Amino acid sequence: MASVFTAPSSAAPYRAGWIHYTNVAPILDPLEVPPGVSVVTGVPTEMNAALLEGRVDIANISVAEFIRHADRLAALPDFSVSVLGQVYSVNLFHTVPLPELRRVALTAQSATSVALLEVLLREWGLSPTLTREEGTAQELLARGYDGVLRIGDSALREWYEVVGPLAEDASMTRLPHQGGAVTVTDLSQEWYRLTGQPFVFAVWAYRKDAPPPPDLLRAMRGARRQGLGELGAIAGRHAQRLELPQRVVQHYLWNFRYHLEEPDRRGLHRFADLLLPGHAPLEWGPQITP
Ligand SMILES: C=C(O[C@@H]1C=C(C(=O)O)C=C[C@H]1O)C(=O)O
Repeated sequence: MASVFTAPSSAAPYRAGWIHYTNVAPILDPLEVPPGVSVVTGVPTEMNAALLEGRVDIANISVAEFIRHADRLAALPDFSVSVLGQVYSVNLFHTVPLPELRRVALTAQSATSVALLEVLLREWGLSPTLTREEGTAQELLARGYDGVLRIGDSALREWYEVVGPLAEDASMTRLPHQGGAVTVTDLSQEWYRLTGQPFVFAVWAYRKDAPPPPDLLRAMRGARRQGLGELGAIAGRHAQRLELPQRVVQHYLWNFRYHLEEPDRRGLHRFADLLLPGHAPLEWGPQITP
């Protein structure tokens, strides 16, 4: 992809791109965007392209694109969308055992999860055909695919359609991943089983020549503090919109790691080395004290 970076002029707003999945609600819902910052929202592949083509200056992009363009991008040192173990929203829905996969449909919204699936398939010694095609897991399985990769809010809802409804007292740490003829393989859990490490799906990346203003960082850090303090209320609002039980969405959000701590960075570097051996050094922006 040809990528032309245009540094913002001093008069122009600093442009932020937000992937508007529920998994970033604890950061973005409470965020009061500071003056001089504009915001657009979209799915990962749209925000990845917007940053790489210079249409936004910072975005929570797919970590796979951050790795591929580490020569021109840096990332905030303390923000991530990471998980240790199950994530519930990066799912391979399949009707045959994994070794019998032949045709897999891939959502067009993803970059990192597709790359993670490719790494896992290589580690498992499997090589099904991978085809980008949009549609729900049920629709695409009915169209003859034996595996479907779905991410984000759609994947969470479709996982619950397969395994739900869950009893009120269902343990949130041993949620099912099977329903009828469909098995849901959680790619973050498979990464953990392979490496014992967290998986970083997204980082907040920006062009090295256009770092974010300190006000935006301070606002983001404050919003995350507030959002993590009111996870139940945030989960309740999004549960209504997603038509899922509040306790399921609350567990889903509680399960994320948003601070890019050392375990997350180790997992990220492990993935980068598997995805793109010899990649440019990954660069983290300045610690801006709030
Ligand atoms: C955890 C998730 O990870 C997302 C997956 C992405 C990708 O596959 O490119 C990008 C942003 C992440 O928020 C999710 O989709 O639910």
